Amino acid sequence: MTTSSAPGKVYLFGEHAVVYGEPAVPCAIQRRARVTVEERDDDRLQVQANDLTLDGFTVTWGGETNDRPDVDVPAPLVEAAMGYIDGAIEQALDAVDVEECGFDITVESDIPLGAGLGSSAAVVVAGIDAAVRELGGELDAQAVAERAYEVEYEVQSGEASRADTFCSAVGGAVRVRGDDCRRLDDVPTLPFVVGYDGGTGDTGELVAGVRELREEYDFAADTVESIGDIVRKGEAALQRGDIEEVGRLMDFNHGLLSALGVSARSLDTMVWAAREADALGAKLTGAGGGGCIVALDRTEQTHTALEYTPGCETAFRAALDTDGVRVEE
Ligand SMILES: Nc1ncnc2c1ncn2[C@@H]1O[C@H](COP(=O)(O)OP(=O)(O)O)[C@@H](O)[C@H]1O
Ligand SMILES: C[C@@](O)(CCOP(=O)(O)O)CC(=O)O
Ligand SMILES: [Mg+2]
Repeated sequence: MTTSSAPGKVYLFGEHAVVYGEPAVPCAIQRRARVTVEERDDDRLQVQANDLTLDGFTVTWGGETNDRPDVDVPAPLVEAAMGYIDGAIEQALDAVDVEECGFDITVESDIPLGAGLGSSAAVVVAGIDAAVRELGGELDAQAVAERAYEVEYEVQSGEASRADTFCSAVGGAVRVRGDDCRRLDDVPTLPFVVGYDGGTGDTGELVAGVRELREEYDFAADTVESIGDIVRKGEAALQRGDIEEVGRLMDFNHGLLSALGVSARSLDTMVWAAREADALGAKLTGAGGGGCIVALDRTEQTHTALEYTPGCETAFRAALDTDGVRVEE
């Protein structure tokens, strides 16, 4: 039996635009998905996902039939989750050159799902790592990242960047542009506050929406490029340790994401609450449509303001996680 864990992330800058070759800077946060893998005697996968819904679900997959889960979970949710887990196992078998093998798999996570904190990437990264180790192999974090990207690419219907999966695999603050992925060293302390509306956005759908807008309107293509400019300025500010400028650029980034149609009333409301509480900056994180915003604030003001903001279900501080994927004893 092997357990690996991997962190979720917030985007300081650059989600969506990163899909079109602009740079992005995601940062791993101290909220993890843990995947436990145990080899079975047959070639089936039994998955227990305790935190996928309030009740969690258990499903046995593969072989002749796919069982229905033991609780009433919407079919698309189960299929998506099985897509990620199936993909992770397939990558692990390929990595160690084993043709078929069944596993009992347990997924536990304290990353809200579908909310822009990269729960999908964390589950896939931890899943690949655990399954490879269970079969006696070992991959370095970069190799896990590349294989996890293949899975996200497939499940998100051919539209994904390497940002989430690389960040979750290596940890820390990273910079991703196309297949050029690197860790950023010596970043200043980033006082993240996350606001969560309790909802979700469909990553695949939101990414497809931006693609359509970009094809139809020049302004949208220009907006994607402008996000790239903000990211480059943001990186320079980070390197100088100029957090005030980082915050200002996050505000601009949120405005441009709104123009691309991926914000939501709840996200805008939380962003404004953070701004009015004198946050250094605030923006939605991840695909958008619902889910989380990330703000920078050294004081408790934004945290407190978000807790009293209608539409914000929970707010929490999130510290940078310098660890990426790791095996859990
Ligand atoms: N705890 C979990 N157990 C099983 N599957 C999960 C879990 N967390 C996330 N997932 C999978 O990841 C999907 C959410 O991914 P996505 O829409 O990309 O949003 P995000 O990555 O921002 O959380 C879920 O619908 C599910 O398929
Ligand atoms: C919108 C996008 O840039 C980030 C999606 O992040 P998340 O799955 O919502 O955490 C898509 C991608 O990079 O694959
Ligand atoms: Mg995701």
